[in-house]
Amino acid sequence: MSFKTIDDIKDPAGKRVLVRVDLNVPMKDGKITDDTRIRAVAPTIRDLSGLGAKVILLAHFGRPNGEVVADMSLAPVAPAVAAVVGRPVAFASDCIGAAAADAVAKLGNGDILLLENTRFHKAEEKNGADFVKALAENGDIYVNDAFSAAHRAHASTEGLAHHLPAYAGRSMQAELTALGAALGQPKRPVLAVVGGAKVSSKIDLLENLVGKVDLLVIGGGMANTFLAAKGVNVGKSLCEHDLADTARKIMAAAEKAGCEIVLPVDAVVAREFKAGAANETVGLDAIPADAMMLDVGAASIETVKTRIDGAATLVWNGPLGAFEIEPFDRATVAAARHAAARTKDGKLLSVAGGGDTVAALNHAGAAGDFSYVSTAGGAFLEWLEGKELPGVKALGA
Ligand SMILES: Nc1ncnc2c1ncn2[C@@H]1O[C@H](COP(=O)(O)OP(=O)(O)O)[C@@H](O)[C@H]1O
Ligand SMILES: O=C(OP(=O)(O)O)[C@H](O)COP(=O)(O)O
Repeated sequence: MSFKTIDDIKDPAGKRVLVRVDLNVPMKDGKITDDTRIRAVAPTIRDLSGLGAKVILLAHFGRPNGEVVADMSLAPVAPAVAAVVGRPVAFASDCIGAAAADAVAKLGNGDILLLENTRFHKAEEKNGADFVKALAENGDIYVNDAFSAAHRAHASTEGLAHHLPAYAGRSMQAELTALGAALGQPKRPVLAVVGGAKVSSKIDLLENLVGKVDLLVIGGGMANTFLAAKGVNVGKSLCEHDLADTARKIMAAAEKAGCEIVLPVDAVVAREFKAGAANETVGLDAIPADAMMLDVGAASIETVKTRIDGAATLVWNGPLGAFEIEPFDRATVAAARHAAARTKDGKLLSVAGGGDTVAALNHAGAAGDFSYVSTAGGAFLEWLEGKELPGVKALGA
């Protein structure tokens, strides 16, 4: 796929450039805990600002479902972007309408403005034509630098590309090039590790993924849905019981494709979701009805390590447990360090991605030793499946 990049923009000085970035960063108590995604888009912001463009950032945060949700405001993210970029970043309380137009009108050449969460409007996820037009009113040019949101055909990730001259940002370009280089022709066996919490939005893509990889290790919240589908009593664990049929369909597809699915054999359970909560490791037949599985257990960790030892290529999205809260970070940290060590020894090509997965690798001190770390989780997995990502396709020249 060929597309124009920001080097192709003619006379950018003074132009209003709407830049779609992914600022969906991990946050705790209003503080950003991992700024990888901000650092990833900084080159695009700096370059456009340096060329004298008026840089207007569009982004989503969380899943507010079209409502204005105070703790999903991007307001606290503006100073974090300013700190990384090294230039002031103004903020507007809406991404369309008077608030946005007034803030855009105040911009001088090279200035940077962040608009409020696009998902505060229902029409963003519906890619509504009127909403796309309302966004486009504030721009002369559109740049998409959000590879990690490119699997969404939303107004700010896809629709705008059809209304304004569209270009790929530096991070979008770099991600596609790096993933192609690392995984274009992966050395087998290929091991995929999938965990995390976004079960309903990621489970469907596992059906195709099992046709592409040799082995699929499932952990984290994702594993609970599979275990429940196999009849395990998962207590109060994060689990989408209504996706049991989907899980069974994926297990059948994997068997047909010759892809082995490896599920946890034990779990660390607790009754509270907080640091230092009383916890114990139990077998799958002993999960208390009032407890949650918050990490995979010691025996499962050993299995994951052994599977990593047997792989030539590792692709990983989604932590194996609730790694933000100790001690439920053990499996994720152990697997990350093990994969990093194998990579350092030249025995493994390792690619990991996802907002929280990157934060987990940083927490484990392992990110630097992975072959490649992508900002993208779901988008990376869809790219791996061979799917055309709507946000990338719309940039096609
Ligand atoms: N067993 C579990 N129970 C509850 N939450 C979990 C569990 N395992 C992982 N998680 C949560 O999954 C989240 C990350 O999932 P996800 O958003 O899918 O990953 P990514 O952002 O890397 O794509 C983390 O916040 C982590 O706490
Ligand atoms: O965090 C993101 O994806 P990820 O959890 O797959 O890494 C992106 O910002 C997309 O968010 P979404 O899955 O709510 O569309």
